[in-house]
Amino acid sequence: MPKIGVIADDFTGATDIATAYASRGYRPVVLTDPAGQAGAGADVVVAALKSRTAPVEEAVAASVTAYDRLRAAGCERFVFKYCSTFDSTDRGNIGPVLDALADRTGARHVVVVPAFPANGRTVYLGHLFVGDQLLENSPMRHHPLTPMTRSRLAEILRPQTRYGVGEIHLTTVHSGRLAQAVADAAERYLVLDAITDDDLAAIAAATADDVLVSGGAGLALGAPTGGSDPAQAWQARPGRRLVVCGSASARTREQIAYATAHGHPALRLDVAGLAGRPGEVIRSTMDWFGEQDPGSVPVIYSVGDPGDVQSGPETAARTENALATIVATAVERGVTQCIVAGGETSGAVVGRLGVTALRIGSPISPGVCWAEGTTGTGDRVALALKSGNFGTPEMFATAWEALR
Ligand SMILES: Nc1ncnc2c1ncn2[C@@H]1O[C@H](COP(=O)(O)OP(=O)(O)O)[C@@H](O)[C@H]1O
Ligand SMILES: O=C(O)[C@@H](O)C(=O)COP(=O)(O)O
Repeated sequence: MPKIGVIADDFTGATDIATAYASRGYRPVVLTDPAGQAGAGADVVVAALKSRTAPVEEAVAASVTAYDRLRAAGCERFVFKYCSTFDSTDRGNIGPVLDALADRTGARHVVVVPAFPANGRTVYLGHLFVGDQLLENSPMRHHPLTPMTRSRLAEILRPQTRYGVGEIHLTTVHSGRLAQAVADAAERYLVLDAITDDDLAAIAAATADDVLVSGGAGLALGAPTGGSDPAQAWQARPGRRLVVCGSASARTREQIAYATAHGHPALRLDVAGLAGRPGEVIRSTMDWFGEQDPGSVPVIYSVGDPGDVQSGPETAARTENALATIVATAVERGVTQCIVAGGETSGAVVGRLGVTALRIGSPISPGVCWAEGTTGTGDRVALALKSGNFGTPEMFATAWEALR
């Protein structure tokens, strides 16, 4: 089977698609250092980028560099992994990165498949649904960086790309002649309907020879089985546990509320205070952490309810930086197992820890798994990088069981 290279536009997305490949019997590795070398022994190499909300030129350059490295490492088929809720703005970055990768690979057609039915993301008649809501009516409407106010994927993608965008609807996906429909299409990008895992399998079969496909982790869930043992190959180091949330999503807020109601010590980061006195805010947060029972699972979060989201161009970056510093300091003080909620937040945390590669471990829930990395100072740490929208409400209390 040809080695697969995945270019993931954020870190939670990288572990999301890696755990999907692992569940299908592949041996994935996630590379988190853009300058690092591709992992030996893996049949799926996932390059985790922090390009989803980066300036367009930076996102394109990082994606093309990642593609070139994956190719040099022997990858022959490529997946551009973006969010199952198509997180982007009119400028990008999905369209510009797709354009660059499609040009680089020479792909005549590239399918666009964000559907992930196990997490409620389905595409019907070209419209993306989140559960029973159109994307534009879902909580993604209020995302701090990529508010999604439309639902028809072709309409969202068109302003972002130089190429044509068409749709292939469910009747054709079910018809047994999907590959032909893709080959015959006039447009370069084709939004495909998919509402079940069987639809994803039909799409995977029809695109098996395509050099480039794009979408969410559902692309991997439909892949033919790989034949490797999915058992976790590493043991988590004992030590303190911590949950850090930089996500403002409805699901993360539900998880924080559940943890708080069930006796977890919880602290809301003073996001406003980070503007003028970041050192003081971080110090007092770490003092609070130090006061907690070492056997407890403290939760540090930046948004408890939607009103906590602060405007201002630097706020998001400042919050990511502060949470990254908090995790790095906590690891120095004995934390060995940590859940991080939020894709951008996860990118900042992993970067600050100096972790360059992640080994995939036990699954926690659809799209979320444990992964192990080694920090810049040589400490092994177990991380669950959780998409803001994923995981069960009780996950901050129960995810640790999957580590045993
Ligand atoms: N209180 C806040 N005000 C403004 N921005 C915030 C606040 N808390 C977190 N953020 C920022 O919002 C963004 C959330 O994105 P991300 O971490 O990717 O979460 P998600 O997975 O839900 O998209 C991050 O850049 C984070 O720093
Ligand atoms: O496809 C998905 O929904 C996730 O893998 C994803 O991309 C996560 O993004 P965040 O919600 O920003 O963490």
